[in-house]
Amino acid sequence: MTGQTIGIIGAGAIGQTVAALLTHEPWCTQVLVTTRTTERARGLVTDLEDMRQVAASPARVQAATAADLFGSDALVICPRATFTNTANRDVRMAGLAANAPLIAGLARTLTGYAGVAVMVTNPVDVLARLFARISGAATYGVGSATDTARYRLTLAGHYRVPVETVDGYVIGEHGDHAVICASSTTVAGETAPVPLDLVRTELTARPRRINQGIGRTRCGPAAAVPSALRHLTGYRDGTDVLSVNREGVWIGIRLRIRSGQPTVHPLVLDERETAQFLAARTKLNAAYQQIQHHEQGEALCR
Ligand SMILES: NC(=O)c1ccc[n+]([C@@H]2O[C@H](COP(=O)([O-])OP(=O)(O)OC[C@H]3O[C@@H](n4cnc5c(N)ncnc54)[C@H](O)[C@@H]3O)[C@@H](O)[C@H]2O)c1
Repeated sequence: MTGQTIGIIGAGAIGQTVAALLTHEPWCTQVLVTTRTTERARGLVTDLEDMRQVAASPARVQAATAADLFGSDALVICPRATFTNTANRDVRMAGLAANAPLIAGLARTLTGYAGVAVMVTNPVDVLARLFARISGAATYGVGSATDTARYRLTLAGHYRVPVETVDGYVIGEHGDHAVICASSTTVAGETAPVPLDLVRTELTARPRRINQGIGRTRCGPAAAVPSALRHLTGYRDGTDVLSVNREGVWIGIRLRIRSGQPTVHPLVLDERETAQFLAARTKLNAAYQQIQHHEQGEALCR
C-alpha cells in the first residue's frame, strides 16, 4: 500500500491531537489541516513541522481548504460550532442543533468525496449519518471505541487485573444510551459478573473528570482515530467498534476490517442488552429527524 494523505477538519483539542498522532503513523505520508481560520491552521501546521523535525516523523503537514481535501485518502471530521454546553445529561446530544448545520455545510462542500470519512464531532452517531447522507462518502463514527476502552479500564480496576485480560465491548450510542455488553464480557478468559452501576458511573465520570481537569477530552478519543484509520485504509487488519449504517441508522457496533473492508462482527446480546440496543437505535433515529432538514441547504468553506 502507498502512503496515505489524511485531511483533518477542525484544529481544536481533538484535531490537534489527531494530527500529532497521525504524523507518527508509518502509513501516513501527508496531513492536510483545515479549520475555521487560516491563521489557526497555519499555527498548527508550524507547530507540527517543528515536532516532525525533532521527532523525525515521516508525514508532511500542510494547511488546506475543505475543497482541497478531495485529494485525500481519508478525512477526520472534528470541528465544533461555537455554543455553550450546559447539559448535565445527554451531554453529547446537546451539540446536535449547533453542529448539524456546520457538518451539513462541510458535507455539501465534499459531496462526491471518494475516500473514507471518520466523524468525531458530537453527537457522533447522528452527525456521521448526516455527513454520509449529504456527501455520499463512506462515513464511520468514532466513539464506542473510547467507551470500550473506558469499560475495560473500569473492569480491570474493579477486578485488579491487567486491562489486557478484559475482553468486552460497549456498543450502541456514544452517549447515555451506550450498551454495555456485559453478557459476553470475559476476564482472564472467564465470564465475570459486571458491576453495571459502577461501569455506567465511570463511563460518565471519566470524560467529566478530564473536562474538569484540562478543559476538553482529547487523547483517548483522538487515539481512536488512527486506530480506525489503520484498519479502514487497509494498513492492518483488525477489530474496531465504530458507528456505521445499520438499516439506515448509524450506530456503534463491532466490525472486523480486512484489507480495508469492514464486515459486521456481531456480539451475542442478552434480552436486556438487545432492548437497550433497540432503544439506542430509536433515540438516534429520532434525533436525526430533528436535523434531517439540513439535507437541503448550501455548502460551507468552498
Ligand atoms: N466522538 C468522540 O469520541 C469525541 C470525543 C471528544 C470530543 N468529541 C467532539 O469533537 C468535536 C471537537 O471537539 P474539540 O474539543 O476539538 O473542540 P474545540 O472547540 O477544541 O475545537 C473545534 C475546532 O473546530 C473549528 N471549527 C469551527 N467551525 C469550523 C468549520 N466550519 N470548519 C472547520 N473548522 C471549524 C474551530 O476553529 C476549532 O479549531 C466536538 O463536537 C466534541 O464534542 C467527540
